[in-house]
Amino acid sequence: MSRAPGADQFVFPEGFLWGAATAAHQIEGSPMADGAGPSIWTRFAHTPGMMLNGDTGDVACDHYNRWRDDVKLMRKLGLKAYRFSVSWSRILPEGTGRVNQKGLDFYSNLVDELLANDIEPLLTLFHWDLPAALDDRGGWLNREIADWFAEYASVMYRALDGRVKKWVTHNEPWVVTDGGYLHGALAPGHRSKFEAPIASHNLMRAHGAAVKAYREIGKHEIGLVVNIEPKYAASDSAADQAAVRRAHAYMNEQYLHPALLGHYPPELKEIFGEAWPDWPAEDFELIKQPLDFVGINYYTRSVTKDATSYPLNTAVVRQPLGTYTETGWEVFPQGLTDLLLWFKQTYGDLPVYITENGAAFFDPPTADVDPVSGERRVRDPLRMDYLRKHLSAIHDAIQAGVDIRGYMLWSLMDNLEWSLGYSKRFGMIHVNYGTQERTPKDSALWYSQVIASHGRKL
Ligand SMILES: OC[C@@H]1[C@@H](O)[C@H](O)[C@@H](O)c2nc(CNc3ccccc3)cn21
Repeated sequence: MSRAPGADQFVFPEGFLWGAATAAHQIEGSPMADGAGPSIWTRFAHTPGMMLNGDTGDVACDHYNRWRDDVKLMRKLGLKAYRFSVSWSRILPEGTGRVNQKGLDFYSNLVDELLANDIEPLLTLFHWDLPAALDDRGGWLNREIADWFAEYASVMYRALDGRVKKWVTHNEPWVVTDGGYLHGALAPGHRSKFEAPIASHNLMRAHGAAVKAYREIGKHEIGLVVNIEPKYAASDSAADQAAVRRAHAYMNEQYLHPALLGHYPPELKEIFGEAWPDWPAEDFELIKQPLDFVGINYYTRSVTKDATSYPLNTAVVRQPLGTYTETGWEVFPQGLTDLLLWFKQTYGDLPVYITENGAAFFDPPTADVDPVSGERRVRDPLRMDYLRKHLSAIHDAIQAGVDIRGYMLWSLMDNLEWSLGYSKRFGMIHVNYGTQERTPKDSALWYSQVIASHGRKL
């Protein structure tokens, strides 16, 4: 942390965008309301055994009905931006063709309410909830999905561009592929080393097709959001160094390289072997569309060693003196600075937003009530410490010359943590799932002051 004695601590660049993030399926509820079609997550959640405690997104945070009050809470906290996702199957219930106007109206009204409260919308087109109708047609395994996704994106561009000035194609193609097609822990629950590269590649083709469509329709900015994490060798052995190379290529370069450089890292052929196809050269012309920014989702690092595992032959080494979150992720803020410096060194000065950063620590199911004032309160010192340290790490990267434009805290509110259900709370706003009461946690009140002081009260 570098600052002159007595200088303002952590002064962030003018216009730095302070916000918070959510995703449609994790907060909205009412997945089939007003003519929406099912998504793969609606199906996955209603497939016995797929979700912890049998939790589903049928109600979630009931944001579909409570969105006005939620925007009021964002305003009260002084958020300058809000990153949310659109549920594709609300807009196109069959995934292509017929537009469901009521679905479009929901997001149009949300955007108008955000703008009326001086909150800038950042819209993610795809945050994992693929229309089930498209999964029935092969989903990310069908090369036609590039056209399906561009069609859906174009409907959104025509409806909202101008009110929405920052667009994201995909949230974390790595998780979609690794979770949904390789290991099967996430929807659609496939487990195939042959399908995973195909899904990955079609996700990136679809990304390129949507960006290309934006350049014909839109007038503002569009980018890609990736989850990346620094890989540190568990030892200086050649085997562990090679393991780091594989893990780094598989998570950190697999999507950024084709999107920004027009080719995959060579390690992927080594990792997937017979399961790695020879891709048509023209695919990379489609994928490598110029971007206005990249969103980086950062949570943790991995100390990595050589091991027997598929497909990487690596393992993550738990740090005996480390601090870990409820999701088993090590708290390692320095990794964010290291990662941002790597990004700049590898891909140049493309603007970056931290589009997700946060932590799940234990929070009670109901807020405390002050016996005197009757006010509700949720104390979350561990989360405040996590956030403070990561904002400091971002500031260090900015000081080192990385062009970081904003920070979207994950998450605005407690929500459905995918197949972990409601067991993990990432929100700075507590949600009582029994009553749907929202209570800003101490971290929200602190973040509100950080925003108001432009970082000085970090
Ligand atoms: O797990 C917390 C959030 C999740 O709620 C968001 O929807 C998603 O965008 C998100 N991505 C990560 C990054 N890492 C990750 C690693 C393995 C599995 C899932 C996510 C964390 N998170």
